[in-house]
Amino acid sequence: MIEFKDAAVVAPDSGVPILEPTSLTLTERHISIVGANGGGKSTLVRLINGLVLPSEGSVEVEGLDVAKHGPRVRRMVGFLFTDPSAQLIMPTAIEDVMLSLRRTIKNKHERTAAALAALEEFGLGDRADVSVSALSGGQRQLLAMAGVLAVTPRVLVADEPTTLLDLRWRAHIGSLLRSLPVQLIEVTHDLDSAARAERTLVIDEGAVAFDGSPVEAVAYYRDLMFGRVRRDSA
Ligand SMILES: Nc1ncnc2c1ncn2[C@@H]1O[C@H](COP(=O)(O)OP(=O)(O)OP(=O)(O)O)[C@@H](O)[C@H]1O
Repeated sequence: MIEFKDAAVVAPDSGVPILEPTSLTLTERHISIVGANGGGKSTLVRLINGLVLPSEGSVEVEGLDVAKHGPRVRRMVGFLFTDPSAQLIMPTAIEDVMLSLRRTIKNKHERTAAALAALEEFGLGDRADVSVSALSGGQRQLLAMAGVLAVTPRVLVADEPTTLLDLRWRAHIGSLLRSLPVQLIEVTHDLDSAARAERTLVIDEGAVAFDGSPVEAVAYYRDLMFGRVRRDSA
């Protein structure tokens, strides 16, 4: 369970509010988050693993305050960035997955075998020894997923995880993410994907503007966006 208790964020330099005080209890297995660019979606999900800390209030994962127990929370919460380059740090694909597995599999042969299996699952079996910088954008996104999922997190926060993927991999990864035994919190601009969740949050201007069923949330979001376009062009 993830709990936001009046969690607010202000910009560190200017003090400008980025996220209004927000209280949420997130228990559903798949929650999608949609909203306009710059609305505060990434800020909200980054609070879940302490990449951003609340300026006020708190966020708890399984009863642990993220601000006080960052490393323990991060072992439970996998995070997928929109830009996979932000999380790929080793020279080759297999080394990157092996780095993820360093705590869970101590034996090097077993770790290598597990890393190769993870790469195979994401279609990268023949890219194991290729330099990460030589992979395509989509391959890098798949590699980041292989690394994060290899350690079987309890919660997976995915910030636009399929943006760089082609149609085939987008469908495959979408259904894979939904089938995993993890709580999935997915930020997405793909409204079909958003609609497959159990619950959807619409984030707008630094606040939760709608929280409810995906069908109603997507309809609310469309109205919000098209109403705004009409207002802006009037
Ligand atoms: N560290 C920071 N300092 C100042 N402003 C920030 C900081 N982090 C985020 N912001 C601002 O807060 C707002 C919300 O950003 P955020 O990345 O959370 O939005 P988003 O909904 O994820 O957007 P997008 O859909 O474009 O990725 C933006 O206007 C952004 O510029």
